[in-house]
Amino acid sequence: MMTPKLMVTDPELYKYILIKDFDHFVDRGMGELDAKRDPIAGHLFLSKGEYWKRLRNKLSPTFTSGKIKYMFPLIKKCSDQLITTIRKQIGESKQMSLEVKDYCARYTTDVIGTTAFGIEINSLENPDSEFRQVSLLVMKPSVLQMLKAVLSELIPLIKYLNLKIFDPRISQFFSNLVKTNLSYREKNNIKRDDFLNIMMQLQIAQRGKTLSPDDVEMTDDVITAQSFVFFFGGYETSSSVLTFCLYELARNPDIQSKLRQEIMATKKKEGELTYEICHKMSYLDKVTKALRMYPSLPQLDRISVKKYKLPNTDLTLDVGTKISIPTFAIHYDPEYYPDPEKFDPERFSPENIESRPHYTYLPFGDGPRNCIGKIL
Ligand code: HEM
Repeated sequence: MMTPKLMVTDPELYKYILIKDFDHFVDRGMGELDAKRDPIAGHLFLSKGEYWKRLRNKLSPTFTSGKIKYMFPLIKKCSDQLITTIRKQIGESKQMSLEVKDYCARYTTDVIGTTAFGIEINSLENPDSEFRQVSLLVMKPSVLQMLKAVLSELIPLIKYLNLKIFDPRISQFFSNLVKTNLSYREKNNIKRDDFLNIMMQLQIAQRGKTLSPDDVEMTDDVITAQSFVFFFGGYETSSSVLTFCLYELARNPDIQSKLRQEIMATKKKEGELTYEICHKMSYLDKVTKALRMYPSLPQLDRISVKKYKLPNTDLTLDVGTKISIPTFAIHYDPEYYPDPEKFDPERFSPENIESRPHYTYLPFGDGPRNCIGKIL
């Protein structure tokens, strides 16, 4: 019932597992969810083997900088709302304590609502919106849901029981949301620069055509599952990274002031901030990389799908060997990051990056199965 897991601590080996010999480690080996029973489980993160490959190929063009830059105004609108809400809250006093994590979570909910589901939630103004309530259900599953998830991990045969891992209210909510939105948009010929529109265009392009064997049919359920994973994969990760960033900037006023200067100087020179201009700010880039201290996933998971001899070792992995790459431990290893508890953007100057071994910075994973949302 309990399968052992190999923890690989030598970054030299990561290039083989994550990239070079990736065809041996295509899957994460997590859970036994069945998309037929739980349609929102049919998403990229949990998909396996050939189906994963086809789905990833289908979705990858959605995440190009060309497409993302059109979503930037939607994200900027949420940022402007965040500023307005905070200003209103603070009022004339100029001094008060705010629950920053809550603001970041509400902001991220709004960003994902508008980019993945095409709806303006405005949970900044209305923290009790239905979307936010369902998001909390996803993030804080009941004991029963957690038990089902653990059992499905430990006992693969559980797939033969009709067990739904996700609370049915979650599946129902996201499914209604996506289906209503898709049909409304098509009927009214509405085009919006968001993920839902891109997936809807893929769906429309398939109509009346015979699909090639390496294509994935973009049914409403497939689109719902992907919208759900964009929410699930993007919400907690982005809101915690944002919260930790603000925390470190508050603890390090000199870094905060340097970053502010860069942003102000860039705005003065370039005018309104755009996706491209944000990517030109080198200090901002170093500050966000310094968030290595707070990786969203403490480890990367893979499972061997073919027998494999680990290079430079005597170890041969049987099919089905679970592997863990301990991101958190690598990011805190003093050999790669001396004084690891220190928040120091200069660690990510080009010279310092060059001086470290490869694969010692993995907040988004690496290789063909890395984070598809990394480009955001
Ligand atoms: C700061 C923000 C984020 C962090 C730190 C993060 C981190 C990660 C990590 C570590 C993985 C696993 C990679 C691996 O196994 O090699 C992952 C996978 C994934 N992420 Fe993210 N993520 C973030 C934002 C997002 C966003 C905004 C989206 C979608 C809009 C997203 C969608 C996904 C998906 C779909 C996968 C599964 C990819 C696959 O299996 O092919 N993530 N993410």
